[in-house]
Order: sequence, then structure tokens, then C-alpha cells
Amino acid sequence: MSKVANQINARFKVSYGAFSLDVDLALPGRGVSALFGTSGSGKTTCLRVIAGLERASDAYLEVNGEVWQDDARGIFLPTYKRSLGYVFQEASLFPHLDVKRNLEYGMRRISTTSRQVSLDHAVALLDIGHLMQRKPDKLSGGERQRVAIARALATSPRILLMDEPLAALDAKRKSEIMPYLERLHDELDIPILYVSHSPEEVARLADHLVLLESGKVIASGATNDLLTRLDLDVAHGDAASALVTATISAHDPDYHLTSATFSGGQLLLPQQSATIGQQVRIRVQARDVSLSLTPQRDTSILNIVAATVTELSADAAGQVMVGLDANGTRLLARITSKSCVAMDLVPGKALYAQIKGIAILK
Ligand SMILES: Nc1ncnc2c1ncn2[C@@H]1O[C@H](COP(=O)(O)OP(=O)(O)OP(=O)(O)O)[C@@H](O)[C@H]1O
Repeated sequence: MSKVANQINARFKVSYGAFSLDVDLALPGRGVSALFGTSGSGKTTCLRVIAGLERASDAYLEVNGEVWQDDARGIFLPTYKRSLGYVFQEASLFPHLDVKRNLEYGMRRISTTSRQVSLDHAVALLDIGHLMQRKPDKLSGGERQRVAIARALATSPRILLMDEPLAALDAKRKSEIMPYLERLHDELDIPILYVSHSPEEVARLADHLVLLESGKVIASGATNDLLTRLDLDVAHGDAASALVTATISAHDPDYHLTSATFSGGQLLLPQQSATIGQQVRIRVQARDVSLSLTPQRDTSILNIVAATVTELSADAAGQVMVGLDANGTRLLARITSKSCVAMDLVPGKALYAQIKGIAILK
């Protein structure tokens, strides 16, 4: 396998009794790749193999041009020689050290010249400057996790591995920490492998998605491509949704609305603080999209987008999931089978998608 500077290649097998994990992945060398799957599908084992904590067989692992493991050539770098940061579900800070010392501990073994993320940058990114003198037991769960992330970054890793970093937090703390994770996504040059079984986290953070099922990779690709692929389970059911990348184009303070343009036209959103020209990610849930063969004018729905049917697939009883293309952006609509027949929907049919609810993710 040839070395690729801006890519992660991971190929390995692990087996524990009846469970076997067999993956062959090529992931982008930048941005967030989410490993998504039900409990027991092998997500944590993948991270542990990449970290060198689990010994796999037939393994080849290369991170942005550095080979960490190649069983065919007898290469196996132990964990301490792999430049990685690992963030677990529960922050594992040293209880007897304050935040500052916890951070410094991680930095000790990294020479100044090989640092890719400075301690100051990590502290600023996670906004923990005011917590430096505190011991871990005087921090909230969310603060502890921010410190754990900063500590992982302070080792100046070439890759950040995060294993359900929000799983141990309640809903309020989760929403407090999410903006920091989004900041990591926007500002770090290193790739992040993010394990999750939350569709919400994946929709907000992931650029690339890997779907794992019983130790096998079911699909791997750009997040919206997978979320809208009707042959996959993620594109079905009540939580199915599509992501739209849009640019803020105007604010209308009189009506408390913000408009954003995307490939399929314009969307109106509840007023946002985002600046004009800023790129945003918007989630459109399939259950919030209805379809019409003509553009409706006498309706309270503000967002009506011209689209073409690409695919139809049976969903829950009496429901059909309709794949749509809005001039290059894929959307989903979940409608009743009765409407599907009445509208005579077939691939290629031009229609209008009426979007009732819309959530801006960032
Ligand atoms: N050290 C081990 N010895 C034996 N079996 C193991 C070991 N570690 C994991 N397993 C098994 O391997 C399978 C995959 O586990 P893994 O923790 O990777 O899944 P996961 O997708 O991360 O799950 P979760 O979302 O619950 O954390 C499970 O069936 C688990 O019981």
C-alpha cells in the first residue's frame, strides 16, 4: 500500500470468540470522521487498535504519511510512539494535580519543536484558562471533559481519538460542550476520529461517516451521502435527516429571520447571529418535509424548494422515504404510501419540497 500524506489508512482484523472485527478504511486526513454503530459493533476496538492498545492481525495503519503498524513488514509502534490524543467517555485526570499540572504532564514528553498544537492554543480552544488552579473534583463533568480534551491536545498529536466524549454527560452539559467540539472541528488541522452512537452528534460534527455493524464496515463516505442513502438503515425511520451546507446571505430583523443560500435556492431560518458569508450546516429532518407537484402559494410554509425524485424506498408500515435532489443537494422526505401513490411518484419526477422545520447546527 503506498503512503498518502493526507489520509488515514487502517486495515486490520481482531477476533474475540464469536465477535470478529474486519475493517479496511481510507479516511480523510483532516476533519471529523465518525465511527457510528450500535453497542458492540466494534467502534471502541477500532480506536484501541489505532492507538496500539489492542493487538490486531493482518494490520496496516498509516496516519498522514506515517506508518504505525504494518504486520507484513513486522512494524508495530507501541502506543507511546504513536503521536495521538485519546479522550475517553469519562475524563481520566490525575485527582491530586490541578488543571495546569494535569496539562503539563501530557506535554512533558513532547519536544518544543515537534509541537503542532501549543498549550496556549489548547487552553484557549477549550476556554479553560480560568480553571488552571482547580483540582478535578472541583470541576463540573463538562469542565473535566474540556480539560481532558485540552490535555490530549497538549501532547500535540497527529490524530485525536475520541470515544463517546459526551456519553457520561447529561443533556445540559452535552449542549454546553458541543460548541467546543465544533471549534476543534473548525480550527484543528489534525484529523479527529469520533466514536458515537448519537445521530445528533454525528449530524453536527462529522464530515465523514463510517457505519459499523457486527464488526464490519457497512458504508464509509461523506456524511450527507450516507445519511441520505436509502439502502442504509440511517436513512430510515423517524430520525432520518439530511444535511444542507448553506451560506448566510441576509438578516431580516423585522421578521426575526435569516436567509441562507444553498445549491437548491434559499432557506429562511429563525434569526441567527452568524455573519453574512458564513457557512452553516443545516439539518432537515425527513419527517418535516412534505411534497407538492405544484408550488404552493397559499401556505404558511416559508421554505419551498424545487427538487427531483431520485429514489423511493419503503419505510415503516404505510410510510415511504423519498430521496430528492435539489440541484445537487440531497434531501429526504418521509411521506405516507397513500400520498406516494396519489402523486404517482417515480424517480425523475420534478416537484416541490416544503420544509416545515429546520435546525441550524452551526
Ligand atoms: N478485551 C475483550 N475481550 C473479549 N471481548 C471483547 C473485548 N473487548 C471488546 N470485546 C467484545 O467485542 C465486541 C465489540 O466491542 P466494542 O467495545 O469495540 O464495541 P462498541 O461498538 O464500541 O460498543 P459500545 O458502543 O457499547 O462501546 C463486543 O461484543 C465486546 O463484548
